[in-house]
Parts: sequence; structure tokens; C-alpha cells
Amino acid sequence: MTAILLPVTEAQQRLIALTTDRPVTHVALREAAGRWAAEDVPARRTQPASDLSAMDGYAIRFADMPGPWTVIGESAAGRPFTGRVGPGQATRIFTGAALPKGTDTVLVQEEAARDGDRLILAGEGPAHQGRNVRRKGLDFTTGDRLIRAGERLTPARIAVAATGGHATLPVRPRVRVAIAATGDELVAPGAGDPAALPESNGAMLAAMLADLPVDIIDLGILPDNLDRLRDAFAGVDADLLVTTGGASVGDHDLVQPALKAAGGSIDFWRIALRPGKPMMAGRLGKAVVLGLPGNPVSAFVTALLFVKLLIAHLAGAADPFPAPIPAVLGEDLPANGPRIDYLRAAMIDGRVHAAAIQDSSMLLTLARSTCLIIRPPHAPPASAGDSAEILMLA
Ligand SMILES: Nc1nc2c(c(=O)[nH]1)N[C@H]1C(S)=C(S)[C@@H](COP(=O)(O)OP(=O)(O)OC[C@H]3O[C@@H](n4cnc5c(N)ncnc54)[C@H](O)[C@@H]3O)O[C@H]1N2
Ligand code: MOO
Repeated sequence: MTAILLPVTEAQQRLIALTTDRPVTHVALREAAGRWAAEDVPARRTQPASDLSAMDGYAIRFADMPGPWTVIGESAAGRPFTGRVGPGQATRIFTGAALPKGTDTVLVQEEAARDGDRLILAGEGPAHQGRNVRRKGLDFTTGDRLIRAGERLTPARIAVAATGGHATLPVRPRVRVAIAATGDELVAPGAGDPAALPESNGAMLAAMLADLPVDIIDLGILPDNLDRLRDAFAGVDADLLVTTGGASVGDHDLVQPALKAAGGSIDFWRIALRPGKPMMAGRLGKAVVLGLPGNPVSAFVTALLFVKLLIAHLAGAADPFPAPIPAVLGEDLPANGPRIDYLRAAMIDGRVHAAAIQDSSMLLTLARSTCLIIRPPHAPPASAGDSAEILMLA
């Protein structure tokens, strides 16, 4: 009997369906980077709040062109001119300062000459009324939507929220992610014996999640022992438990039995994906469990497609899916089999070149790759110059 392999997109949907709603909290702007807006964020003020000068120069009435004018005062940012400017009059004005009442245009100082309070044109002057003025509401008006629910809180969005009158932003709680490596062969990185295999998945996963709003609970290296795994899993207090290794069918692949013994359940196992076929998803209490394959490249690809996706979803992303981009193949590729394939590749002079050996244990190949070429299931042979979708890594 052939095992039924779940298509990646179906597995991603099922994973999202395993989650439950999480509350909305508010965080200070300085805590908001990299999170997702949990609600729409409306402007609480208009920006600019009044007509402002965009340049250093003189606030004038355009109808008075070509001058001369009498300078009757000054308007600086934060220190506006409070009087009214009449015909033939002007004020000194600086960038960001409010336009005095009665004026409508700014004459830049490079095109003006001044002698005491007498001001004359010394160039072409403003071409039209309103020149060098930022109108009230140019950027946005009270009530405008500044950020949409589910959008990422990028630096620019945090800044627009600040300008819109917000000191805090609505977000979902940080995601608590427990990470466990499994395997009797593993030792901590840097630990003595060069014949022993350093545990690399934990550090790699932590690095992959570094730009996400997570708190990582490091469960370290767990042995291939059913009771030890069960006890470690049963004690986990997290939103997401990620294991690597022990996901396959060998006698020492104990993650599934240990999860069941801890009171958890398996939702799906085995994806039509290369590398990463033996990935498993399930639940343990309130936590979603993702059992990634142990091969480092398989763990990397499944983390990219499933772990990051799930965290983005739990953190409130409207679109948590990785976004492939089009690229041009640097050389021919053979037909693909039934599993979607993510080929380790490098972008060179605008073309993508797949590594010659695509073995899921090869970390140096992964480390030298700058993108993954996506080969859909049953894709026919492709030629150099054909387009293909890729995921950028660096
Ligand atoms: N008879 C079958 N054998 C295998 C199948 C299969 O379908 N039938 N699937 C293969 C595929 S595909 C993969 S991927 C691997 C995944 O197996 P496991 O998840 O059980 O992984 P392990 O056996 O525990 O480890 C695989 C490999 O990776 C090394 N490893 C594990 N963890 C780490 C770590 N944290 N850091 C560094 N390296 C790690 C481990 O030593 C092994 O060499 O199964 C195939 N077999
Ligand atoms: O699918 Mo496994 O992840 O090829 O190496």
C-alpha cells in the first residue's frame, strides 16, 4: 500500500485549522516591530494638522507676486506666527512651520533678497499659488485607515501610527515556541568528540524565528527513549511544540508514540514535499505540535513552509504564506516526481542555478544557497531561460 502524501498547501490549511483565536493586547510602539496589527488602526489626527511650509523662505500671498513685500514677523516649526498677514506683507518661514493666516505660498530664500524688513524677488519666484506648501491633511485625515488588521508592523507602519496619534498598537500575544531536538547521536555544538554529530537544528530554528514575535523554550537534546520523550512533551507549556528528528519510520523514530503517550493526537503525517516528507502535525493540550524531520535541510524547508507560517498566523498575519517570486533558470532541470521539490540554488547574474547534489543532509550546500527553486509536482523538464518560482533565502 502506498502512503497518501498530503499536498503542501492542504497541509498548511489543516495546520492553520488546528489553531484557536488568541486575544488582542496592546504594546508600546517600541515593542511592536515585526508583529502584526490585530485590528485596523485609524488616524486619530490629521497630518499635517495645518498648512505647513515645505521650505525655508518667506510666506507670501501669491496675489502679491512679484512683490515687493514687508516682512512683519516669523513662523518657525513649533512657534507659529499668530497675527494675520495683509496685502503686501510677508513673514519669514522655516520648513515645517505653520503658514500664517493670510498667506498661501512660500517664496524660497534662494530666490529672495532682503534688506531689513524689505523683501524683493531675486529669481523666478513661485510658479503658482500654494507652491512649497504642504496642505493640511496632505498625508492623512482623522479616521483614515493607517494600518489594516493582519498587516505586518513594519518600521514605516509604526511611524505612521505614531504620527496618527497612537502610543500603542493592537497585537496578538507573543508565540511561545518550545523546540526539542531528538536523537541519541546528537551532542551540543562545540562539545569535544569530533566523531559525534553536533546538534544544529535547534540553533538553526531559533535563527529562522529571530524576526518573529516568539519566546523560545529550549528543550535541548532529547534521547531516543519513549518515556523520556513522553515526559518532556507532557511538561511543555507553549503555543507550539517543534521537534526535529524521529519523525520517520525507523525503530528509533519515537516522536509520534511519545506524543500519543503524553496525551496528544496526530492530525496528519507525511507531506508530498521534498525535502521534508515525514513531517507530522498534531496537538498536545492547547499546543500545536510540529514534528519536523531530522535531516537538517528537511528541517529547514519544513520550518520555512510550516513553522514560520504557523507562527505568523498565531501572531495575527492575514497572509502568513511564504511569497514565491519569479526567476529565470540558469540551466536545464529534469522532470519532477509527485512531490513538490525545493531545490537549493544560488542566484548568479540574475539567473538561478540549482546545486548539483540535492541531499537533505547537506548543510554546506544549504548555507551556500541564496534561494530555493520550487519545482511543482509532476513538472515537465525545464530548460535554461525558462521561468520558475523561487523563495529567496538571503
Ligand atoms: N524506510 C524509510 N526511511 C526513511 C524515510 C522513509 O520514508 N522510509 N524517510 C526518509 C526521509 S525523507 C527523511 S527526511 C528522514 C527523516 O527521518 P527522521 O525525522 O526520523 O530523522 P532522524 O532519523 O532522526 O535523522 C535524520 C538525519 O538527520 C540527523 N539529525 C537529526 N536531528 C539532527 C539535529 N538536531 N542536528 C543535526 N542533525 C540531525 C540524524 O543524525 C540523521 O542523520 O528519514 C528518511 N528515512
Ligand atoms: O524528504 Mo527527506 O526530508 O528527503 O530528506
